Amino acid sequence: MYWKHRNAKKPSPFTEVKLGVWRILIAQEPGLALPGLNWNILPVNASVLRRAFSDVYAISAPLFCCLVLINVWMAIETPLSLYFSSQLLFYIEHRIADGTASSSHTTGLYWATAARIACSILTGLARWIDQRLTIIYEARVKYHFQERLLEANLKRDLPTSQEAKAISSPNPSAVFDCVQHAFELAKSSLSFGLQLKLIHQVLSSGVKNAGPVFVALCLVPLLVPKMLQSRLWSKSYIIQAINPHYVRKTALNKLADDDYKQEVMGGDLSEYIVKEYRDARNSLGNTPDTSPHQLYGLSKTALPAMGLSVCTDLPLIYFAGLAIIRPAQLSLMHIAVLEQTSVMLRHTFSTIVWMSEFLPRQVAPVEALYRILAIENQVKDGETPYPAEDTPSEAGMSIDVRNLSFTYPGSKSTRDALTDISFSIKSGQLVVIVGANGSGKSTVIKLLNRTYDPTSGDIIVDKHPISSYRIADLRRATANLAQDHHLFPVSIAENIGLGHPAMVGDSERVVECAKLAGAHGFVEKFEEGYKTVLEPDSDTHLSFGGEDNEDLKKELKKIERKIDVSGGERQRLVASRTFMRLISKDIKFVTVDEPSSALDPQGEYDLFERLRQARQGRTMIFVTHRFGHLTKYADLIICMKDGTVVETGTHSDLIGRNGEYAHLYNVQAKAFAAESIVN
Ligand SMILES: Nc1ncnc2c1ncn2[C@@H]1O[C@H](COP(=O)(O)OP(=O)(O)OP(=O)(O)O)[C@@H](O)[C@H]1O
Repeated sequence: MYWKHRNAKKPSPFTEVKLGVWRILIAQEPGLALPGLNWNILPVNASVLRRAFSDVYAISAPLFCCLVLINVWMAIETPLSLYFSSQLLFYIEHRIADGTASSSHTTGLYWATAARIACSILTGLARWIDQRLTIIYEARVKYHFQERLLEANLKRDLPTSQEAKAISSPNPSAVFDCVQHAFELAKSSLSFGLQLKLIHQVLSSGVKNAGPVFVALCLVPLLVPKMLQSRLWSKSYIIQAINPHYVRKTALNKLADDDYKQEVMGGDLSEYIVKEYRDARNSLGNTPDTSPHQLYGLSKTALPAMGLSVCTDLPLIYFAGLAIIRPAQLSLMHIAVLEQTSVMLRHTFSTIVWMSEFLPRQVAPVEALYRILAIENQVKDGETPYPAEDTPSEAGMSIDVRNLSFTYPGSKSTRDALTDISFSIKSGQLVVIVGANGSGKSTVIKLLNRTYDPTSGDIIVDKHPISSYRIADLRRATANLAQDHHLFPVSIAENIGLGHPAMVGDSERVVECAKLAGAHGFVEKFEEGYKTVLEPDSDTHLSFGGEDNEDLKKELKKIERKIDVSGGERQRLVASRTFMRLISKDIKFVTVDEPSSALDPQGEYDLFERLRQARQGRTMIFVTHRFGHLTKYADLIICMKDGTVVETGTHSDLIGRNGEYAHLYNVQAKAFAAESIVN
């Protein structure tokens, strides 16, 4: 059941372990591996830790100083309390021995009692402050990094964003967690040192040279299991279920899920599934599927467990020995204090070990966060403002595309998305791009909007390469209505108004734009009208225990109830935002990429008509599959096929040429003709 296997031929970066139904691949991490022992101390990236500290300090120096003071107090508090306890016990013991009320030890007893109580009061106060301060400070640091991440994410272009997402998902709480963890480690280490000093002091007042032996005996039960026992959680690993019977059993079990209900019930598969499940279970026999963490720590014999139990008693056994050999040097005070100290010492030491093992893992997400914040955009910004000094004063952009080729980053396709395409669009032209699915229409729009940079070739906008302009200026001069439309989790009014952020609060304009896109009718019917939030970002949770409470469940449903709209209505709302954007006089270029797939024919006709009318001299490109009135109005039709431009011209030119465009047009015309015959 348990065996380890190392690849002898080629050094592998993993150690493979097979346990029960599992295969575990454990990464061999850098760090100080103590030979023959299971204690691998990972290195900490000190520069990241330093940066985290300096960022947390910069967010609030007073809170940082308070945190330092509290931690210093917490570190001193344990040994100090133990010290006052020892004093208290010392005076109690002597008063009992004196047996009179007027003992000379009375004053000392009062002082020691007062000091012990003061210590406890201060500790309670420090804990109370610490809890409140941590909540406030933690939130401030988290909000700071959330904001930096938001800014960085918003500025990031699409290809960089996709790549960043693949690297890791940054945790804005990581920085504070890491700093707090480092504080804990420093606090425990200081406390540990002071406790050792106390033990030395207490013991040297009684048994000579007993201090180091006693400390060693306290630490043995902590160090031995640490070094001998195998623990999986402290390692980096992959766990994979490899037992075929277990894998089949799990798959068959899943077939009871709602997702498969229709097929399972429709196909009368229940009996077959239960029989197969039983077979898989029988074949599995006694092979355990217990947590691999549990299996990994299992020892083959009972000896280590028995030895460890005895180790825990070592300090007590040592006292028994001392009591036999040097009974005169020991007092009850010594025994009581050392018993208490040994418990605290063990606790502090195990905290140090745990914290130092875990610190590198706390620093790693901080490193990832800083890396994500520092990622530079792949689409490089230009320096020329747009419009430039020599940009013509016309209302529309002129665009020249020369020998453009493009492959999507990471694409596995053997064909380029675009291959050597060229065309020219004059200022103010209405252009329609047509072509079959996957012919590259949307890709052209993405390159003209600088969502991506071409692999080769040039795009010239108003006499200059598109890459030479400032991206923010180009975006300000462009309006896009895309096919993969999204509504924001804010009110409908804001959703529309954000087309032109400077006028987001102008409700008259918002309603006007909603009317233009045909959205006003259904928005009016909502209880809250334009204030309705369609996709609220609700952070509501039901507790584990609440799962059984019907009232809570009903309330949750009420809270989470969403107002939804149809696909077509959604498209109308997004189109309203574009109309709002068209109000801006800065807009010189409009792209409309199939925004009407869910619209009814009348809705589509109206949308295209109104967009055309809102053009007012701007250059406008439509991507569409529908060969309606739009292509007839077009100044230029670009017909694409398999990533190339096969034809360009006006509707009558292209029909006359009887090529790809005429073919696509006739297919649609025939379908409509057939439909009307059937009808
Ligand atoms: N993000 C992407 N990553 C990799 N390949 C992509 C990506 N987006 C599109 N492609 C590929 O690029 C080619 C052109 O796609 P594009 O979306 O431009 O076609 P289209 O003409 O707009 O198609 P449709 O009419 O279906 O919208 C296709 O082969 C497509 O599979």
